Amino acid sequence: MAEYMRVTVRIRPIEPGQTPFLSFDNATEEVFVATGKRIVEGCVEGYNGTMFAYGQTGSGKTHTMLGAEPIEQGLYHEQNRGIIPRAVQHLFELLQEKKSKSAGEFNYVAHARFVELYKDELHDLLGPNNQLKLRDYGEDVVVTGAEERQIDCTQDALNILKLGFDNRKVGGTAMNQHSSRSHAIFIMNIETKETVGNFTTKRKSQLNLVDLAGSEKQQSARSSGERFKEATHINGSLSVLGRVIRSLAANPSKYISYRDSYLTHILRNSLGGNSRTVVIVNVHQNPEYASDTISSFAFAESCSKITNRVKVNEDLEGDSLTAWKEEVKRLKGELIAAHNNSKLGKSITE
Ligand SMILES: Nc1ncnc2c1ncn2[C@@H]1O[C@H](COP(=O)(O)OP(=O)(O)OP(=O)(O)O)[C@@H](O)[C@H]1O
Repeated sequence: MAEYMRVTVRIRPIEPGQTPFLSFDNATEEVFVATGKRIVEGCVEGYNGTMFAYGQTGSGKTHTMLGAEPIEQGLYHEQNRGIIPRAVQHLFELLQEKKSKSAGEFNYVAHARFVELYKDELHDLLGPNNQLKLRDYGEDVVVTGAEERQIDCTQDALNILKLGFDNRKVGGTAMNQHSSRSHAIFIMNIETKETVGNFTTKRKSQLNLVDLAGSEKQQSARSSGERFKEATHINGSLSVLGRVIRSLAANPSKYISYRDSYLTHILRNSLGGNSRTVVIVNVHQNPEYASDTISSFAFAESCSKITNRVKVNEDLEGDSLTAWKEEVKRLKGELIAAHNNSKLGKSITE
């Protein structure tokens, strides 16, 4: 099924506390309800999902994805939570609800990995390995070498997020005291198994929750030394992302060079592939950054033209396939009988 990538724009107030467009306390909840909820609901039904925040440095990506600072506020205080903690909470609520309402037996297992792309290298945010690799398995791209943790409930996920965000590279620039110096990617793999009578359905999905580092102009961020080197890598990977997005928007059937950066390689399925994807474009309200805002809007426009090829990742186990086939045959029989009895007289072929 072809499905457009969805785009939402969030405007940061000039100074935190000013609320000219929306109540900023409610904005994260509004963004989540408008975009993220559907992605998470899809994951429970076996659809891959991705949410990522894009925008210039200091525009509010981490505020949107993680929540208010400090980390404890953003994760553990419901009102201040960002998209990522809201998504994991909603996910576990849905899984629990499905378990309690299932007409048969419903079980799930979820695992998480949390990695960052720092200066063009993939680092594990949950373990010591700084030499992670990407492997292609068909259309899926898997990060190998990263610690994988089982998560049983929202609290487990929040603790893992806390550990990862504590380990993430952050540094001060003239534009942002706590500027992210890496792209952070929280990856959850969800597997469900439901048995009702003779039918067993297994589903699996991947949920990618991404807080990108922001594009940075040296003259505004006044970065030098290590900060400047980091900014060069950040800008480089974001420019590959922009190129991939523009290519997909212009002509998706042409060869797309995902492998030009780890960032686009790891997100390959999310960009034009088998995933429901939402992009939250953060912009600064300050007129000083008008040219960055215009280029972020151009990025948003290209994203909105991209269609992904979304499909449910489902397996019918053992006898289930035979049982489903018999069920389809029986229903077709009923349909034919119903039509034959109706006055329309239309014929149906098996
Ligand atoms: N919607 C908002 N309401 C109130 N404060 C905000 C909002 N968005 C961002 N801020 C504040 O602005 C500052 C910069 O935000 P944040 O760190 O999220 O930006 P960023 O886009 O992630 O930057 P970078 O790319 O440098 O990491 C933070 O102090 C944050 O708390």
